Amino acid sequence: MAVRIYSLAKELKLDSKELVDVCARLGIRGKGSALASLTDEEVTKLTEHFQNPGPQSGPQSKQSAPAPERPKEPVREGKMPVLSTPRPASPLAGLRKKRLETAAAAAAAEEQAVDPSDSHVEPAAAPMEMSEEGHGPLANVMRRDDYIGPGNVGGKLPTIGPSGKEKEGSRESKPMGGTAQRGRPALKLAPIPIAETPAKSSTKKEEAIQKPDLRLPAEALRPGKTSGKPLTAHLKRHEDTLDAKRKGKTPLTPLEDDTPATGKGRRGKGKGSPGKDDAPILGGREQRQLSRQRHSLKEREGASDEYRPRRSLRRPRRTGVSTAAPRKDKVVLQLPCTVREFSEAAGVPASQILRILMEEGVMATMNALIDDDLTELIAAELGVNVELKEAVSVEDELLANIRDRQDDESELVPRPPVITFLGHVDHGKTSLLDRIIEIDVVSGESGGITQHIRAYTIEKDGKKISFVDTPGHEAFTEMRARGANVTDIAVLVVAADDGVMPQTEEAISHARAAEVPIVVALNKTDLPGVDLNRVMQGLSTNGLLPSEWGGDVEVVKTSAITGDGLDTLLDTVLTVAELHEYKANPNRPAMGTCLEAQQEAGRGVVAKIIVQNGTLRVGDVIVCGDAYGRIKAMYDTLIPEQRYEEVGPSTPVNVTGFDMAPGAGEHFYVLDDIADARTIAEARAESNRKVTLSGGAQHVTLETLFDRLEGANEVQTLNLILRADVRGSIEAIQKELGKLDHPEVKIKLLQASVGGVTEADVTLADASDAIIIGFNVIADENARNLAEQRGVQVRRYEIIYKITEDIKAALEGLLKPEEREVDLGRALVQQTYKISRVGTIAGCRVLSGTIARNGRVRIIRDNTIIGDYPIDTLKREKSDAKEVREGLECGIKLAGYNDVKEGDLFEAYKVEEVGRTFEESLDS
Ligand SMILES: Nc1nc2c(ncn2[C@@H]2O[C@H](COP(=O)(O)OP(=O)(O)OP(=O)(O)O)[C@@H](O)[C@H]2O)c(=O)[nH]1
Repeated sequence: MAVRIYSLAKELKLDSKELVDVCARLGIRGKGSALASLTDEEVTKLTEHFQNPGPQSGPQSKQSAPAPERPKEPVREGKMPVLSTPRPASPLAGLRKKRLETAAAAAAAEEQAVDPSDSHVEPAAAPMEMSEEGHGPLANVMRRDDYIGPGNVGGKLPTIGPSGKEKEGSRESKPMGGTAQRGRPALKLAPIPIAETPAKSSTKKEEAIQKPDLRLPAEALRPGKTSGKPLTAHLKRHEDTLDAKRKGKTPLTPLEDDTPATGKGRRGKGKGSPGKDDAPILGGREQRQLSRQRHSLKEREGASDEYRPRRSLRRPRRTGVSTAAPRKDKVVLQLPCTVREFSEAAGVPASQILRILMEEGVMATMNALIDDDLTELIAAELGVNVELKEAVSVEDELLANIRDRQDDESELVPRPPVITFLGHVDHGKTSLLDRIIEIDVVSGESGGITQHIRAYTIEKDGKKISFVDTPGHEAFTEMRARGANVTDIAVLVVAADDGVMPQTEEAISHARAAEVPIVVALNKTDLPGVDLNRVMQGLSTNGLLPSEWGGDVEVVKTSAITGDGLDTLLDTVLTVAELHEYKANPNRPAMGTCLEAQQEAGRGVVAKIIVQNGTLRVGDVIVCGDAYGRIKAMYDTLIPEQRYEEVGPSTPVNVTGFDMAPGAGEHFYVLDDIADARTIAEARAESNRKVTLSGGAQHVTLETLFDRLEGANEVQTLNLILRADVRGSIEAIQKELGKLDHPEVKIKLLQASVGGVTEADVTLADASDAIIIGFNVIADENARNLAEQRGVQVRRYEIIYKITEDIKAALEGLLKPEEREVDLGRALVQQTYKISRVGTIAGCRVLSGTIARNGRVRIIRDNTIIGDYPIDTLKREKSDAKEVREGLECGIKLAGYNDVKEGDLFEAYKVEEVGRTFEESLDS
């Protein structure tokens, strides 16, 4: 009956694979796997073979040694992960040569192999070579089966290997121990190829074959918090062993150890088990066992002092190998950061950071946020260089490339200049622009005052010019306050009959601050009796010296009514533009500024924007402030029905498609992805919401003036916007305010005009952190709402001196308080007492006035002031006293001074801060 190989192997207590090999050697073909069936004859043959191996093994081994049949290393079984030395399947040239060299020894080895009592040639050298050189041909030459013999006594080996660890069925452990223990005849089938190796017991031979399979103990491979340590420790031990070996101190490895194998008990097996490199790779328990055994063996055998078993027993020091991230000298951190982030970035234990914080009185946790000061403190304590980076917002991440993109010079082309008309109210800005673009807007304006920003592009001699008309200069100011400077050239409109007015001066300062060239349009020259020289004079005193007076400012005389000088004005503007060579790159996604936006019935949000660089197209994804969307349509700013598909640089255009109205002065950018635009808009909206929740931006008020500006060292400035019923009131108030001029506090009247407080005033006050004063006027509803919304203070007055009185009081609060010394009294030191760990106590009598606990004293000795110290303790009859009056005795301990002597005079005083009045300040 057919018998499967694995069942016969089981019966014979053999490994199936081994039986397969034996079949091959016995010439039983076609039995390549454990599932192969055996005929009765084959079973008999095999059984006989195992019962009487002698006659068959010789010839077989002779053949098998030089020409191994098994081409590759069999796969081992076992649960434990194995680090094994590579065993190439094909023989390599170098070892083939070696094999030939050792062939001569084969016959002798064969003789030895036949004799089961004799220790055959130690085969471990071959695997060792494989291990070290990475070659594996000898694995083909020497099969383990070939060396099975009675000397290969089984049993547990204190090494990592199949004997102790492998599960049932491991073909390497079973035949070694199992067969020998059960008294089966040993097989000596192959000659030993390496004859020069000293003869060892068969146990050694067997173990040496196993050597290339380097199995690590579980703890060496166990993941988790100890991950890495055991392996490192093993490697370290390995190096220790090699070092010691080089020094000739620990010749402990079995192959080098010349101690004869006893072949008895665990020690014998232990000695023969590992190869020379195995020892350092043992697992913790196994190694300890082995080392103990070696130690006792050495003691028994009278080992010399060279033997230091404790060396190999030495446990890896926990501090020897750090698994923490290497400590860095320079750390880049993004604020705010947590203790954990700092720890990870710097490679410093978090506990160390927490300890430092604790020493500073800060009880923190791993996830606690630390501010920049604490970060720097920790870094200083740890000696780490820290570079702090501001947190990168979503916006920064997404817009960085767009915003920071620098256009190549070759990509730039000339663009039209953007001209803004600035000037005092009613000086003719709108009329001039109307005349230039030949439409009549001014007559349609409510009250004749420009209510909205208007922006147009015109063509003059084939050259485009873009104009932005603002209601006064507030929008200009606000846009500039938001960093949105859309203007290339400012045209300052000055009425010839009025001359330079407060708003004119403001406009000049705004244009200067924006660093844009100024062209003056001296308007209303058609009016009779105007004194142009007076206006020129006014301009000169404000730093604008006309070119006809030898200065560098072009002053063009114009009349919006007659149209005189308008061509000259445009020519001048174009010349200035040419000089400045304004350029842009039309071949990039558009970016620019929103001038204004509003909700329109039927069209949704309509935003007036000006493209400053790139080209804007219908369908572009756009984000502007906390609004975003996709451009649905673009319309001309002058002809609403005129639509555009795309607009280039310096072009103002009305667009639809925003989800909500963006704020005036907000920058817009074109993005690739609508999701990115939404992310940015939402992040901004959230940020705005937080600002609103936190009370919003707080502007200055007369009440908070002192608090806001206290501590600042520079000259303080109070910005005011004045609205009055009549011009006469304005002049009277200006005169009164002029009297409050002071070197430490300046009053700056940003705007003084007739009429009620408007939204424009509030906007200007918001942008310039000013207080609005309304004299005999009130703020309209919109202005009031806006002022409330933006936290701008609007104060109403009906009496001029009340204005100056309030402002004076606010300014006095602004003035730095004066420090004055107030003499308290004098005391004579009559006696001194030295108290250890306390210091010197001066027993005094108060000669005049009082001595106060919170005061200071000057120490006078021989009419000379020798020191000035605060009083630490003041006692009267052993109890603490706040003050001690004249004639009484007291004990005084000075803070920081103990060298008090009898006869010293204490002059007590205290420092008081005295708020100065305006007049006193002026007097001083
Ligand atoms: N005679 C004369 N009147 C002018 C001239 N320019 C403007 N005006 C008149 O001055 C008044 C104010 O003109 P606007 O163009 O509204 O002045 P503005 O500077 O734009 O005023 P706001 O829009 O309030 O800033 C209007 O009645 C114009 O008709 C001019 O050159 N000559």
